[in-house]
Amino acid sequence: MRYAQLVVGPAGSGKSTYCSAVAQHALDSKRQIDVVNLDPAAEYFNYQPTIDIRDLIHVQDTMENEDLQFGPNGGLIFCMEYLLENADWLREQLGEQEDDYILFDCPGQIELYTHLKVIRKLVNLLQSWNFNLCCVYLIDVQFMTDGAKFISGAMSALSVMVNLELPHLNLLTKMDLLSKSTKRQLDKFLEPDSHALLGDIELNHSWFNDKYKRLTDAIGELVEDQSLVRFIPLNLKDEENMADVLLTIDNVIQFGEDQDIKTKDYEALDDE
Ligand SMILES: Nc1nc2c(ncn2[C@@H]2O[C@H](COP(=O)(O)OP(=O)(O)OP(=O)(O)O)[C@@H](O)[C@H]2O)c(=O)[nH]1
Ligand SMILES: [Mg+2]
Repeated sequence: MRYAQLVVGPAGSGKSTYCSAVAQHALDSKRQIDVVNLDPAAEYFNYQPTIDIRDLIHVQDTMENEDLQFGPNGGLIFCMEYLLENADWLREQLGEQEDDYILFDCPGQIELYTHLKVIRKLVNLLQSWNFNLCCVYLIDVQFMTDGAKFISGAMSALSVMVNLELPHLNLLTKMDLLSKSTKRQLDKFLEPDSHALLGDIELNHSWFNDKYKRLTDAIGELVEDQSLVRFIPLNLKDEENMADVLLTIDNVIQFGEDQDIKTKDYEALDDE
């Protein structure tokens, strides 16, 4: 088995920073976690990728090519499809090392995760190459600090969950930027409680707003009752928090469980 996190989320939500921090954190605790850059438009990131999609194709290639002439968004989708068509390249680069643990730093175009199938197809491939995968959806906490924003963020997370069909974790990034009072406000939302969420949304009475409020009420209740989406705060400056988040993800992708089973097998043999 091999293990991987598919690190996805909106543009600028902190994916590359997260990958670099997790790889460093792992190194500090004598573990090896590698980062693969899957963003063909990446200009800067603060880690040394073991594999870089830009060695295969760069978004600039698709924009400058006379026949293609894509803009940045279409170009990016073209690159991801090109990667799938050249899956052998990726397979070769990944090798076949057992117990590898990889972070896939994905592009920040949200349609890739909510609507399009190209990442879903990539997931299928990785799974067929023995990767135990988990989707780590990053969202900037500043877009989650009032009721309406929180519901909208929860809905975007839900679309990604439904589209990718992977074990899924939502992380709230940039926690270090929140003021104490905003943090308190956020705490109310983190224990899903539609009343806390909805009490926050104030609307003038009108035909549309009454209908809109009923819809929002229903969505809020659904999120609460079904515990559909949960968000875990991530603070890269807090080592303990980092360790907790990593442990949670390890459990989801069953990293380390194999070792337990092996030891248990030996114990069982000893007893005989
Ligand atoms: N204060 C703070 N800033 C952060 C944190 N994570 C990311 N940033 C900043 O947010 C900006 C975007 O971070 P990136 O890691 O490049 O985000 P990304 O999701 O990879 O962006 P794209 O690849 O363009 O979609 C950078 O300026 C980071 O320094 C964080 O935890 N705290
Ligand atoms: Mg990035």
